[in-house]
Amino acid sequence: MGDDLRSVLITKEQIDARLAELASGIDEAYGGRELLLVGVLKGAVMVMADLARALSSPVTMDWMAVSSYGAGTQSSGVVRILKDLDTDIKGKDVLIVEDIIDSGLTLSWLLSNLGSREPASLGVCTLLRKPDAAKVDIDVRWVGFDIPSEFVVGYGLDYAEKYRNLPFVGTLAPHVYGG
Ligand SMILES: O=P(O)(O)OC[C@H]1O[C@H](OP(=O)(O)OP(=O)(O)O)[C@H](O)[C@@H]1O
Ligand SMILES: Nc1nc2[nH]cnc2c(=O)[nH]1
Repeated sequence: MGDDLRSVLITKEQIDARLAELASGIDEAYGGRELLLVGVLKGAVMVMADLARALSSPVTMDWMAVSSYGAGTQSSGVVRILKDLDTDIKGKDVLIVEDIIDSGLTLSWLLSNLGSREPASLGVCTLLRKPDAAKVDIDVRWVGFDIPSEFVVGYGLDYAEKYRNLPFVGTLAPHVYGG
């Protein structure tokens, strides 16, 4: 596992199985309508790739890049758009695909920003959520796993841009971030 990781929280097999469940729920909910998946870079790259391939619904994909974390482990609360969508989402069924909802500040900002563009519907699918860390109350229909309020890495999630390529979600050893 390497010295920087403390433990594996969610295995690749657990992620695969849960994404398959979420995908079949999403397919059923949208009843074969076309879905625009909006992936939130960079963390959601792995979820987006695996969820999109598990879905039977016809999908298109677009990407937004926002950042509120920088190189640290605490949300700054200030969301910046680094890359906007290429697509006009007006009248489309849009599903935001996220790797993690922590404080909820990023998602809350995204919902209001994308909601103002008049999509036909706006849903959210996230692999991970930290219920105890929520600073805003957001009703999210598709959640992979609720996890404790610990900083996690892997499966798209980074610490200072590292560990995104781990196939599982793990916790970081405190010495890595000065704990
Ligand atoms: O609920 P919040 O406290 O707002 O945190 C969630 C956000 O934090 C992460 O992005 P980050 O800003 O780390 O960018 P990255 O995906 O490029 O690593 C993650 O991908 C979410 O978008
Ligand atoms: N890597 C990583 N990014 C995050 N962004 C918000 N919460 C987290 C977390 O626990 N880990």
